[in-house]
This record gives sequence, C-alpha cells and structure tokens, in this order.
Amino acid sequence: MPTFHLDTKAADQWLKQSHTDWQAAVQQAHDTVHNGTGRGSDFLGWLQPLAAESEIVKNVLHAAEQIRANSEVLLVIGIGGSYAGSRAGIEMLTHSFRNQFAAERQGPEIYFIGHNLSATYITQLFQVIEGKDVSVNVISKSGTTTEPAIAFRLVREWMVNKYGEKAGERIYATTDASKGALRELSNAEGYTTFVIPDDVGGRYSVLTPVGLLPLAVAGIDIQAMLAGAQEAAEQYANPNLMENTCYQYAAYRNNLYRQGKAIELLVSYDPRFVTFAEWWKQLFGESEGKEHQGIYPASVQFTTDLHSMGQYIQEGPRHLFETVLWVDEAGHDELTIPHQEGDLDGLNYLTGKTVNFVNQQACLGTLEAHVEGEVPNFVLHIPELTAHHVGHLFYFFEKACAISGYLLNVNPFDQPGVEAYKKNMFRLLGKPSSK
Ligand SMILES: O=P(O)(O)OC[C@H]1O[C@](O)(CO)[C@@H](O)[C@@H]1O
Repeated sequence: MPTFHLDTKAADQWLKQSHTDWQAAVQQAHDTVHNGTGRGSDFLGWLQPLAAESEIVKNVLHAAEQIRANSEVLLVIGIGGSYAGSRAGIEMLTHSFRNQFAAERQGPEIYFIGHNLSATYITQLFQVIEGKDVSVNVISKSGTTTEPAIAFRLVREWMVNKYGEKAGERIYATTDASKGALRELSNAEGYTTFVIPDDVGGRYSVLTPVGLLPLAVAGIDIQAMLAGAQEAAEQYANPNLMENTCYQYAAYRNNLYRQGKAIELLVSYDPRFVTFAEWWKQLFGESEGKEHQGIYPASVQFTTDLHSMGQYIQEGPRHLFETVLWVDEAGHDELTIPHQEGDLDGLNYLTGKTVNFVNQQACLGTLEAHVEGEVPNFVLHIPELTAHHVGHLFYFFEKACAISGYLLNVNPFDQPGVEAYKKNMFRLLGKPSSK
C-alpha cells in the first residue's frame, strides 16, 4: 500500500547529517510517551486507537444509523477538540458541497454550532433548519464550556418546541463518564450518551466517539479510519529516527525552531484541508504554546493564499517554515483544460493537461521559490484522501505533537493558559462562584 512519507532535499540532508545528534533526544521522548513517565502522562489514552470492532464503535455505528434514518439535519454542538476533528474529517472525506448537494450526500446535512458566540451565526442556522427533522450531538468533555452550553440551551429549547417529550430521543451527548453539567443533564433527561475517556484530552479525541459519531453520520467508514490509525500507531512506534517519518517531522520542526524559525505554516493545495488546519493549530498551539515557548502554528491555503500571503512568505521576516500536505492521488484526473480556437486567453499551451497537473506544478514552483527565499519546507505525502489514510493522518500529527512537546520540554497535554480569558469573561458576566 502506498504510504506516508516526508520529502524535501533540505530535510533529507538534515536527516543524514544530524540524525545521530537527535536520536538520543528522540529516543528519550519516545520512552517518555511509551512508558508514560512524562508530564501529562495521564492523557495518553489516544496512543492506542480504539479497536474497529469494539463495543464502543458498534454503539456509535448504531446511533449513527438511527440518526441517518430519521433526520434531515444533524447539529453538532462543541468547540475546540470537541468539534474541529469531526468537521475536518467530514470536509476531507465527503463532497466539497455536501450540505447543498442532496444527490451526492450520504446522510443528513451536518451543521456545527457552539464554537462561537455569534448571534448572527446561531440565528441564521435556526433559519436553515426550520421545518426539518433534526438530531443533535452535543459534545463537551468538561460539560461546562460556555459556548457549547449556551448553544445547547438554545437548541434544546428548539427541540422541545418541535418534538415535545420526544426531543430527548433525538439528543446524543458525548461527555465525561461521571462528572460535569452535561453528564448530569443527560442522566436526568435520559439522553443516549457516549463517553470521552478520562485519559484523552479534547484535542486528541477525534478518534473517540467525539469525532466518530458525526463522522459516521456523514457516511464515513469509521472502522477504516480506525484501521488507518492503528496502522500509524504500529508504524510510528519505532524509535529509530531514520525509519520513523512522524519522529522526523517532530525533530525537524524543533531543529528549525532552535534556529529561530518560530512560525510553522501548514500548507495545503486543496480547500478540503481548511478545517483540518484548524484542528492541527489547536493540537500544536495548546500542546506547545506555554512557558513562553512553542512554535506558532499557522496555516495557508494554496494556491489561494499565494495571491495574498505569498508576498509575506517570500520576502517578509525569515522566521517561517512550511509543512506541506500533498495528496498523491488527488482525484478527478478527468478534469482537463480544453482547447480553444483563437487562444484568446493564451492557455492553449495547457490543452489536455489536468487541473491536478497544474496544481502540482504550482506546488513544485512554490517549494523552489520558498527554499530560495530561505523558508525551509518539507512535504508530507498522503497517498489519497480515504478514511483509512485520514485516520492515519490524524494519528501522525497526534503522535508527532506528543514527541515534539517533550523535545521542547513542555507538557503537551495541558492547557492552563486558556483559563485566563474565561476568568475575566465570567467576572464580566457576573457568574456566581458556585456554578
Ligand atoms: O470539550 P470541552 O470540555 O467543552 O472543551 C472544549 C475545548 O475547550 C478547551 O478546554 C479550551 O478552552 C479545549 O482544550 C477543548 O478542546
């Protein structure tokens, strides 16, 4: 089977010259993760992906079938790690215009809510779902996060107005096994619930019921996804830096950081990666940005952003490096550039070429230009956007992030900094201390 690999001359050269310097540190980070001896080691539950045939997965599939059978819309309520992964997976693996394109869509329309406090977004979403049959998956590990809690209160009221006593049969809660307001409410209302394991933090939870239920409702083969994650877990359990692409990525980015490259751009050449980049930013941003350290994770979409951020990347401050996601089999090779009499737009030199070919030349040309402009980069080759490979991809970055965090000497599993805004917001809102 074609596999994930890293590619660029600079990274290869660095690896050949420096692997011995980095091997000891990588081995130490590997042991810290695998022996559970580091800071945050209570949160290593993601290291072994769920078995595709497990009871949990069967229950998720059963709930997804129910939702697909009786709903025109699924509302997914969550923020951060309780939302970005499933949205990313759906965007990578289903039709680009899924919600608008009933003929192609497998399953209900899926909308996300609870990841902002925009009255406009919420109001307009209620307009979109008016008159439709709706199910709800409310997701919150803590069960107390303000944004999804407010959204759920509004959605619950809407559901009770529409379905009365039967509203609860259409509400699925994914939360802690025993604590938090959402758990208490779910128990009181008798919702079907799924558990976010104690040892999996929000940003590492996409391959638990957090991500799996919305993904399954979208018609994605979650068992193939878990098999891909399992493949990655085995492949990246090898501590040898020369043989482990995931560890090479973790070490190389730390090496660049030590040379003053403080910003990493995740680059993709397909809008299907827009939300994946958001997921990746949370993963690395919350994991590494602490103790006044950490690479700033940013993202760009090419070729779109070559016409906006391209200038900055080429000639701005030299504190950037790029990680390019490239899909080897992009699909739709049938889309070729037609011949036109007169060649008034000057494009006949491309007659018969696929759009994918042009995109690839754009990528190669950009890589060359950015290397010349002192923006180091490397390419992660993804064989194809299938459920299997996307499961592998999620795991790749989760593992890389844990290793990278330990190489940076921070706890990759906590996020104390996010409390600061909440404290102020609660004071401004007059939240009682007992709540
Ligand atoms: O699932 P919860 O507990 O609602 O948290 C959502 C997100 O909020 C954070 O706790 C940060 O505010 C993230 O770590 C998490 O992914």
